[in-house]
Amino acid sequence: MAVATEIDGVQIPNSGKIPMVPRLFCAAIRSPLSRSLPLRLPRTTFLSPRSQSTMADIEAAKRAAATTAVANHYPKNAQWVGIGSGTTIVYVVEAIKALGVDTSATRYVPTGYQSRQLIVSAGLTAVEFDAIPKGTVLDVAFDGADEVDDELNCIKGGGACLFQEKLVAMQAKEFICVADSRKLQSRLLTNWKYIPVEVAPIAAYRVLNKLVELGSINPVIRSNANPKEGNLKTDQDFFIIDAPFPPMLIQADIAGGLDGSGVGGVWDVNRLSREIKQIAGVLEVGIFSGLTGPQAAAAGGIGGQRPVAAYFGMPDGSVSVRNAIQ
Ligand SMILES: O=C[C@H](O)[C@H](O)[C@H](O)COP(=O)(O)O
Repeated sequence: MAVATEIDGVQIPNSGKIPMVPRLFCAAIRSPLSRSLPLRLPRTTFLSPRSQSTMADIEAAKRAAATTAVANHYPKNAQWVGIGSGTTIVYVVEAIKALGVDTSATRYVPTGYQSRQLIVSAGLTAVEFDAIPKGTVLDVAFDGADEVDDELNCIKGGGACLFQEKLVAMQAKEFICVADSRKLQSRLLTNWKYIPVEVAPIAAYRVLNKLVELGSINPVIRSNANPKEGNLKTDQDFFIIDAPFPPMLIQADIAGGLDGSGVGGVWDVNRLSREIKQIAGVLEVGIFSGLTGPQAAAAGGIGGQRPVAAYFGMPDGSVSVRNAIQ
């Protein structure tokens, strides 16, 4: 599972200009109180003139990454395309439209409420995951991420979408990740501090206890921005638990002799993902790791949850790419 890092600027982590704040979530825009608000900006956010220009830089970086990713991976005569959730995916849809290709025969598979709205408002045809014909394999799935490591493992779910995102990624020939430079790290949980875990509400406290047993430091059930609205609910009407852990190890660390068995809460990415997933009450974990789509196909299956490529818009306007070795 080695990965070639094709980064021109290598390691340009969080520029320090803007903090990585815990976000709200895709489905929050359904709340009547949230409807008049800008998509996924916490209501209390105050933007100084300086931070406004920084926000503009970040949006430009997302757009640049999306444009390049779509140019390189949007298939000719695309039949089925997965569309993820979040703020960066908006630029992927914009880039698909800008290609000027005939999209009338293409079906776009959303990963939640926000994603479906995005597809429909762009004039594209949305087909829900449970309505795609049996045996259909998506040509490609595009999505954002909260953090991406050297081996292209990702953390997702910062906007409370992860379950449908994983289904869609795993139904695609290849998953392409699009992000800005803040997400580019060598290990997960470096700048982004917690793993989102989607849980059945009835099991939430049990899962919290189990996560502490695994070494999570003060996991919490995510609330809506307005505490009066209670716990945030996902598109599945489940809760999200945000579980902080120390930075996670990659395969190269394990091959180099480091211990990823959970001592002191230090885990190898794949192992922690499996441990969390098997807790009763967990629907899905926001770690995307393991096989890529082509690796899964070579093994006789469909879909992998790890991207084959990740595109990062950099502060200097360039786009850096990490490709997984197949
Ligand atoms: O829960 C949301 C999804 O996993 C997003 O893809 C992820 O949070 C990245 O979102 P954004 O593009 O807004 O940074």
